[in-house]
Amino acid sequence: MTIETSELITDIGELTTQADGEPRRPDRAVLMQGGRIRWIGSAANAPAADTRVSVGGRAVLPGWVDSHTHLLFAGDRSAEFEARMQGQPYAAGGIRQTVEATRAATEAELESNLRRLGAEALAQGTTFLETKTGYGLDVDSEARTARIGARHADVVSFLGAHVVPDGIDVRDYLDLVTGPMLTAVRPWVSFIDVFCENGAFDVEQSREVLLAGRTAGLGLRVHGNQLGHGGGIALAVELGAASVDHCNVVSPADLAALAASGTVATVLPACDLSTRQPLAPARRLLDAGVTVAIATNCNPGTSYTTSMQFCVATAVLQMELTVEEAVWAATRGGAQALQRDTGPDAVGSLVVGGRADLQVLDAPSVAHLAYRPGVPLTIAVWQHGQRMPRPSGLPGTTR
Ligand SMILES: N=CN[C@@H](CCC(=O)O)C(=O)O
Ligand SMILES: [Zn+2]
Repeated sequence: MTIETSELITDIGELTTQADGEPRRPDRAVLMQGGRIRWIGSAANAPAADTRVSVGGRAVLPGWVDSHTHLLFAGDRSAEFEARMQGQPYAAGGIRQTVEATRAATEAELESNLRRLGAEALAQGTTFLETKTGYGLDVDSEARTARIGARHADVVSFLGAHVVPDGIDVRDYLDLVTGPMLTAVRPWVSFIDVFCENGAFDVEQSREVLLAGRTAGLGLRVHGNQLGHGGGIALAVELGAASVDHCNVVSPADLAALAASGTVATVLPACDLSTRQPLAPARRLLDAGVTVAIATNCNPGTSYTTSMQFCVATAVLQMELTVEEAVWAATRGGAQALQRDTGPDAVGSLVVGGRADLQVLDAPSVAHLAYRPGVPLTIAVWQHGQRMPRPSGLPGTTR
């Protein structure tokens, strides 16, 4: 539902628009109507509006664009996490445990989990969300999760090529993914994704999956170079993928190829911490001229967080990004990774005529996102120009 009456957000202490070349500015106001931004300017010159909301000198910025999550799952892998914290390495095999739980779950359970995590993300400022299939891994289960995903996420990616499930040979599984499974999910997905890594799919297998997706009219994304030099970055660049995600292990050749391409490198700081991997070299990527996005990779195995703020803070504190670089990567960078940063439905920036997706921080500046790590700073969110209610709290809580 869009709001037809006009609403002015005023007394903005610091406005980050992410419009090309626009710096953070003090004393701003933003007028919204019909789900879109109608005017941005000095608070002193603000036009009349049906309603006015003073944010009392706080910082306002675009809502986060979380371009990489896996929210279509059931079950819990906290035991695997605890084992990792006792020194066990991460291996792709844990995915099969979630596959078993996801197949056994009802549609209502899967949908309720997705809604719960989506609401958690929204309350923390995420106004645009990608999610993936990849825990069904048979035709009906992948189609079911794709369908549920399309009801609640903004973008759904098909990740049938996550791992080869038990009980099927890899050749037969590839035929399924690139044939009946792709056909079954096609109405609900806009990208195809593949886990190109030792223990998952090699480069040739990944290429076959991506090319089948392209033939079906899907955009391409790749999980690449997370655990080793699996060739995912080179393949993503070769095929003109929208993004290659993880990028922990980056060779000089990968760096040069990425820098010369239009492929976004998406780093996943919470995943790196939760798997005790060396952090992705985001600083090196940026210095080489690569476009970098930041996402949560929220999933039950390697990164069970919906907090983009945590990822931004980690990118600043541990990956050596500046605050502005990290905030850009988590807004416009994410939009670019999803090929949604231009045109009338662009997200990740605040521009006149564009979508009114924004968040207010309980802080005077975006610097506080990293300066106050661990403190949830988002206190209000507008999505499509509509103010989002705060979550109601624990199940059973009444107000
Ligand atoms: N790396 C591949 N897939 C997920 C992990 C999924 C899992 O372990 O359940 C990821 O992006 O980290
Ligand atoms: Zn992932």
